[in-house]
Amino acid sequence: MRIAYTSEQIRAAEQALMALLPPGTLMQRAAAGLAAACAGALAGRAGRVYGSRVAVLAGGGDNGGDALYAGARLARRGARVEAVLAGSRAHEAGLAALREAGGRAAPYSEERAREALGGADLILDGLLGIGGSGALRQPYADLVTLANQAPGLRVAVDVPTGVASSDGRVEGPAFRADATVTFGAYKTGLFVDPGAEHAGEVTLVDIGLGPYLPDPDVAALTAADVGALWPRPGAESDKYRRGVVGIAAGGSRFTGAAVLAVGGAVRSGAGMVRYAGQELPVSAVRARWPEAVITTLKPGEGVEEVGRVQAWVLGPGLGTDDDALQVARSVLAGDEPVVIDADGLTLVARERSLLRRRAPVLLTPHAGELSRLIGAPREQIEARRLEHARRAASELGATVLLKGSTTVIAEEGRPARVNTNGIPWLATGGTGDVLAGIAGTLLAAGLSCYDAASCAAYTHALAAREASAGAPLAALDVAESLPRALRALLSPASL
Ligand SMILES: NC(=O)C1=CN([C@@H]2O[C@H](COP(=O)(O)OP(=O)(O)OC[C@H]3O[C@@H](n4cnc5c(N)ncnc54)[C@H](O)[C@@H]3O)[C@@H](O)[C@H]2O)[C@@H](O)CC1
Ligand SMILES: [K+]
Repeated sequence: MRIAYTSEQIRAAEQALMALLPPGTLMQRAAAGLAAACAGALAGRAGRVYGSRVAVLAGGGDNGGDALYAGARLARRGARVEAVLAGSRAHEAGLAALREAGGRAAPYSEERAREALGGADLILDGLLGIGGSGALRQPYADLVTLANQAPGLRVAVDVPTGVASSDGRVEGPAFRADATVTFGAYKTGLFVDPGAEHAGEVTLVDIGLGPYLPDPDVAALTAADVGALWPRPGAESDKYRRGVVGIAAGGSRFTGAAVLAVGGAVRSGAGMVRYAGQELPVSAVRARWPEAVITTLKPGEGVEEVGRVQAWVLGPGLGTDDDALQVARSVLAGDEPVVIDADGLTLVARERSLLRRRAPVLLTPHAGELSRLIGAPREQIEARRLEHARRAASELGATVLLKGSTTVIAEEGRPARVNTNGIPWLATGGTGDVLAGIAGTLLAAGLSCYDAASCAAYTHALAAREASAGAPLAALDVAESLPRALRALLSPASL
């Protein structure tokens, strides 16, 4: 499990540790790790450290100190280091170390910045770290914009400048890093978009904070975590014990959604899938998934006559008319856990009382659907994903999986989980239906909404990677790639 913290949590831990150590120890640990990572990157890019050019962008705080000390270490190895000092003051000891090692430094001017950045093999962003807040002031904003246009490799120190380290918010220009070297612990803003997409590949440098850190703010499951949580059939298992998932999806307009949701459930290993829908989607499901046990619903009928299930998936392509509402009411009146997706979310947004039930509910909205559920503007949700997913979980009394380039899973009283292994090709019609099917299978097998949502998001993204291999994908490809993705997760030797 990769875990992350807010800046307040990190600061508290740093203070506790610093009190026990000689002054400056932590910064030296940070700078040593940073310089080693930069040397590795330079060796990879320019073939060597000696003679390569490094531009250090240094702010007035300790983030600038880290960058200047790391610059000094690189200068001692023969790099030509030029620092642009952006603050009204600079970290004095770091600046002295850089100069002593043969590096150069001068206050910001646009001309100087262009010169230093233009020829740099590597750009070190030490403008702001966990002390940054709000939109960047000048000259930080201009400097970040110039750096983003420069051809060198961009490495952020601790967090990319302009990204809020506690939640990944970005207001205005922000450094677009190829790599971020972060100290002591991951910061939440490195896991959650838009911050995550500014961070590039994140490396953690251990500075000894571990024992002083509290419970994490967010967590991201790894392949091993998902493999350990994934339900496996035992010798005694039969299809009922493995979990029967009911799918109430598809209508006369969207027959494909039913096929995709059933596909997600079948391919992720449901003991049995019961599909309930009207005639048109029934024939589509029957043609594609002979494994599904079908109940054809007449207009106005609910799911009361469908046999026993352990969990439901409600909503993909269901429509929002009276027939759909009747189906939703009948599913939610039962005692089984329910994944509510797509049109199901529109229906419960209209009739909130449907969410008043004892059994668990997992809501899987994208930002637009969440906007209808909690009445917050979509742009605000996209800018502050974590905050809104948490708010929705608390207001709606449900587990919320907010879809997006980083998927956020929120449940009251637990650290939010994030899934960071999605790929942009996943943003195509129908992939959400497959995700709902996977989550339904996991709920039916007995996982909690929290674990089912996190494992489904991870596996869905992994299957998308398998399906895409760098090319566009179709939603059904994701369902069809699930067995390959699961093979890798469930038998780690093949990873
Ligand atoms: N505290 C510690 O023990 C350690 C701290 N380290 C480094 O110290 C950093 C934190 O240092 P600081 O607390 O000095 O904070 P920063 O260096 O992140 O930034 C503080 C400065 O930025 C200014 N600022 C804030 N928001 C701004 C904005 N929007 N536009 C322009 N200027 C803005 C503030 O006025 C302040 O002068 C960490 O991110 C890390 O890089 C590391 O050396 C490891 C050890
Ligand atoms: K930075």
